[in-house]
Amino acid sequence: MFVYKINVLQELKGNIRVFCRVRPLLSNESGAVSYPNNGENIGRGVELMHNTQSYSFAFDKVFDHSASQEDVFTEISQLVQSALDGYKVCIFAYGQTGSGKTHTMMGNPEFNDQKGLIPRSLEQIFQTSQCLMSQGWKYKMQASMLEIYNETIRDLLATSRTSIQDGAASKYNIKHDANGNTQVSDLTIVDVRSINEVSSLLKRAAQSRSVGKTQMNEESSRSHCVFTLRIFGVNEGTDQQVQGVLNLIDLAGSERLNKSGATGDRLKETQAINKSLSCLSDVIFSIAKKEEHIPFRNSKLTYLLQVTS
Ligand SMILES: Nc1ncnc2c1ncn2[C@@H]1O[C@H](COP(=O)(O)OP(=O)(O)OP(=O)(O)O)[C@@H](O)[C@H]1O
Repeated sequence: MFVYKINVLQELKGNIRVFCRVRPLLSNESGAVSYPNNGENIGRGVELMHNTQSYSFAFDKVFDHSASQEDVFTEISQLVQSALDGYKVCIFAYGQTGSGKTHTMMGNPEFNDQKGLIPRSLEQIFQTSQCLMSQGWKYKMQASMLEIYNETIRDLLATSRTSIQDGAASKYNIKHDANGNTQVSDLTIVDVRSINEVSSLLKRAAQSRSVGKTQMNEESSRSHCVFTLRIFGVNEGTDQQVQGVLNLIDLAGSERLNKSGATGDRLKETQAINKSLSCLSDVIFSIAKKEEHIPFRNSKLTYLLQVTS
């Protein structure tokens, strides 16, 4: 999982952070994972055994297989708060198909302990914005949700089936306006005023995702799914204004081409995924190295997430 954000306080910890979540083994899997219990990598290291060889990795934090959805959310909840304070926050789930990206990002919103980062983040945003009303703050929230499949955008909140089908070629152009806001032409933007409205929105998106899957003979793991919440805040007492963005992204599975053995359409899909994931890594490295030119334009995903202000 990558976390990218801009915030003075958080800059002390680093603008980009990488966490690793290890999911429990499924019944048909075997493997040996251990965690260092001494030295500097306690809480941030993971060791894998493969063919009698041991491989060590270190991250900003490691969540072991027993970590709950709440444990993971607790770690990122400050970042969610930053979006309410007017910052642009991006959280990505990255990993192979079946590694637990959708479980971590969405989970099962119907059950309290299984809710993922998206429903938990929204709950926190609504609760905190209610509390801030007593200090004169009024917020307007707008949500959108889209999929990027083979470099083509699909609107997951479109209400009619036709618009989902038609969503391929000419629609959904990405533009950045002079104020640094990103717009996607024809994309459904929904004003959300309560957590109940958000819940039905998430259900609608899940349904569109599965309709799209059947129509295009595609699995969810072959597309990037981007949930965006734009937050506009005004303080009537002090005239302060904030505009924050929270992007929560479930990336396409990161299988290697030679491992997946793909041919035909699957090969094309895998190549598109690999290209866009490598464009994303180029952007993240350029930002980390504070380079002057950040290659946002090289893929739909990075262009969509471009920070222009
Ligand atoms: N931390 C976890 N605890 C328990 N079960 C988990 C955990 N993470 C994932 N799983 C289970 O593992 C399976 C695969 O997870 P998931 O669908 O989230 O993977 P994914 O990376 O999103 O895959 P895809 O790329 O195909 O979308 C699911 O059955 C999910 O419920």
